[in-house]
Amino acid sequence: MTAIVLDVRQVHAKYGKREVLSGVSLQAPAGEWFCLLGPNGVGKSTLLRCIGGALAPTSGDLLIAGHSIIAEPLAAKRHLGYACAPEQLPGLLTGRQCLEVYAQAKGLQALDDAVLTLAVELRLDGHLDGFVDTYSLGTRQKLCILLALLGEPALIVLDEAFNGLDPASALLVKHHLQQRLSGGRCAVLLATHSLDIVEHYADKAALLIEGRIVREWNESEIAAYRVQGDSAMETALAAAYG
Ligand SMILES: Nc1ncnc2c1ncn2[C@@H]1O[C@H](COP(=O)(O)OP(=O)(O)OP(=O)(O)O)[C@@H](O)[C@H]1O
Repeated sequence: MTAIVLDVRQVHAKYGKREVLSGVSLQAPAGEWFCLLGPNGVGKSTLLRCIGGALAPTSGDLLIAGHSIIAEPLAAKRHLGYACAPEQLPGLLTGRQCLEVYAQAKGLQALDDAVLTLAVELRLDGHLDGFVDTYSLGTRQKLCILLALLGEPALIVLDEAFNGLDPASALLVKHHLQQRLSGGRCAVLLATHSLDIVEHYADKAALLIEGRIVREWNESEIAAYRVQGDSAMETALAAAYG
């Protein structure tokens, strides 16, 4: 049986008195690319923040590789690769220093060869000794993705991580993720509005509306949208958004 890498159980979360997540449950096994969809402001990033331990849910639990991010945060985070938002990178560090700090925090002896190879493929290597606050948006985004890939995490969490990437770089990252997924080395959770990525890469997609998952699509349902063409998934989602 394939191991469940992400198990979100009945999560409720609030900002102040306002409940944003009202009982979200989802699971992702190793090898699965899971896309989280939903209208603006519905709580996708909030759910990702709960998964990353940045926001404590008011109830429910979130397990990463079997470890609760609430009860065992260090054990859970050892299995998590979380791509922070580009604006959250420390501007006064170089890209290489960011990678080294992350690697140390993850207890790695050295930067992963696979991550350094991807940095070269993405043409980030020439920027690694420059300060992050001199980077373009796409260059920051690349660094965020590389940070999430360090240390062979069982769960890779990406929040709109393809925004700002040029098409060639986006393709390299997608292929890199597919390689990891095909070996069953991880699961990928991507919050996105990009239906093109969903149609071509997702094994599963879920729609978050009013704090709950209201619809899930499996691989064959997603493939059917792809075959139908004519923006079939876009039309279905627009109808679901209401
Ligand atoms: N730190 C915060 N304090 C108070 N409210 C917040 C905070 N962060 C987000 N919110 C609110 O919570 C709701 C969900 O926000 P969230 O960023 O999770 O949505 P989202 O689905 O990721 O949106 P988008 O698709 O636009 O990125 C929104 O109404 C937002 O204004």
